[in-house]
Amino acid sequence: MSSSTHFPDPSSFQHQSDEFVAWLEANPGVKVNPKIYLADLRSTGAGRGVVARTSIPEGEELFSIPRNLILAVQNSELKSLLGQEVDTLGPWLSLMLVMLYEYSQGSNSRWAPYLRVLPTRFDTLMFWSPAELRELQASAILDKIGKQGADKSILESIVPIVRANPGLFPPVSGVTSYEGDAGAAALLELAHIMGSLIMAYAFDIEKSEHEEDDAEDDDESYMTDDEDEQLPKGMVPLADLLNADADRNNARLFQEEECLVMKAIKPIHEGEEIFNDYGEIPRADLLRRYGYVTDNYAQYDVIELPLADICQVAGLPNSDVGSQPRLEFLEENDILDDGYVIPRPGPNASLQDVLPAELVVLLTTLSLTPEEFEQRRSKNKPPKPSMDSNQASLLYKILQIKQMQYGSSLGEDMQLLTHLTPPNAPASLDGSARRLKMAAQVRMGEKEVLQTVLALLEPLLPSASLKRSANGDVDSRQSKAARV
Ligand SMILES: C[S@@+](CC[C@H](N)C(=O)[O-])C[C@H]1O[C@@H](n2cnc3c(N)ncnc32)[C@H](O)[C@@H]1O
Repeated sequence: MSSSTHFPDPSSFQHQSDEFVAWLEANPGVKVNPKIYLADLRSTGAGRGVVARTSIPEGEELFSIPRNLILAVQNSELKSLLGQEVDTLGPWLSLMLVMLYEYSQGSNSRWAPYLRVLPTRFDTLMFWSPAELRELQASAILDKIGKQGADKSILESIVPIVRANPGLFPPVSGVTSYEGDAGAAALLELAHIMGSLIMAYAFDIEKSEHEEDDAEDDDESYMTDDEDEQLPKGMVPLADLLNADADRNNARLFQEEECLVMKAIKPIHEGEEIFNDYGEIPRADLLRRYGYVTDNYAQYDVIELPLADICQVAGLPNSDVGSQPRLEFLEENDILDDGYVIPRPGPNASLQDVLPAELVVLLTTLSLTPEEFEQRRSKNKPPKPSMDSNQASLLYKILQIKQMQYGSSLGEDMQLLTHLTPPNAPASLDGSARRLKMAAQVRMGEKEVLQTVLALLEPLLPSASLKRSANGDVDSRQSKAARV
């Protein structure tokens, strides 16, 4: 969420918005529907956002931005000034370098009024202190922040280029030069601001048809299987000032030949905010990438079980594929993963709906007796993904251990949330309280998933079956396996 503290010079917030819109509309080819306006949503913790002035029918164009106005490698003069290929840095680092260049030009940048409305402080996990990160407890998101990797890439790829071209990158962060440790630290901080903007604001820019035609002549060896990774990234003014909402998403960006066009995908009522969509992402990822959480992404919360944790509970000495025949067997059959994601079960969901088939096969393989395993291996026949009491017991134990790794109970988290947001608290919390609250929301979501999956497993446990039989209640689940 974005409040005043995230923006440079918050006292000029409205003035900067007005200047940005005036600049935008003065650019040839830009069209902005008079039915929308750029709103100040800081009181709800959402920074700027786009709101409908009057009702808008489905399919109507909200705005259109020409491709040459996108802040991207191909549109910045840096490409010709630098004397070396910027694109070879890859989509992330090349845009980071271009943004560093444009930001360093101050008012001389073509995108100056746009850069002035972008935040310079973030609540994304990259910026959390170790104590704040500990509030996420056992969340697997902690392994995905990638701060060290990002630091390394910036220091190895960006810093040398900036230092070699001081005329193109005049220092702007209160230092007189980017040389030495202090200079490197200032540049690293600035580069992380640009990286965070790219993460939360940039779009993957699809090629226009004539660019596609040119690309066909390229050497195929540069192409990779993962096309998305190869798409250049770009900052699309105005399109990236839309907030996002999982349930109220009512607009989408269409990448056309000459322009990128935002259109209403639903009828929008007067006064309604216009929302983009970030896709079905769990709140842990929402926090990591966008620095905010809202409850309507709770439906996408997940828990993640690393292979190593599963192996440990199953009694394997380690999870090294080369030294563990059961893992090797699954690997050879292409059904072994590094970790397994279990989504939040919906109201009527069954285990079959939520457990990945690969996880069930792993649990089954780990539960086989040595003879059963040898038999399967000799026939090269991995087990079918069906759950019986053995696998259920193993998974139950794995989930209970995971549950214990979180340092607090759901009840304690609930109390903390109530304490952080008493009835009259402002809708937007600032600073550390905001981060504490978001961490509590994320870990609570994961604990709820754990609790629900544990409850779904209970009827399959041997003790539950025995108890039912003793009560005279014939339980067919004891003999029947649940096919996943
Ligand atoms: C693409 S920008 C949207 C414009 C942004 N609000 C601003 O003022 O610059 C994405 C950022 O907006 C904020 N955001 C997006 N959707 C939000 C929402 N539904 N509620 C609160 N903040 C939101 C988050 O800080 C996110 O990183």
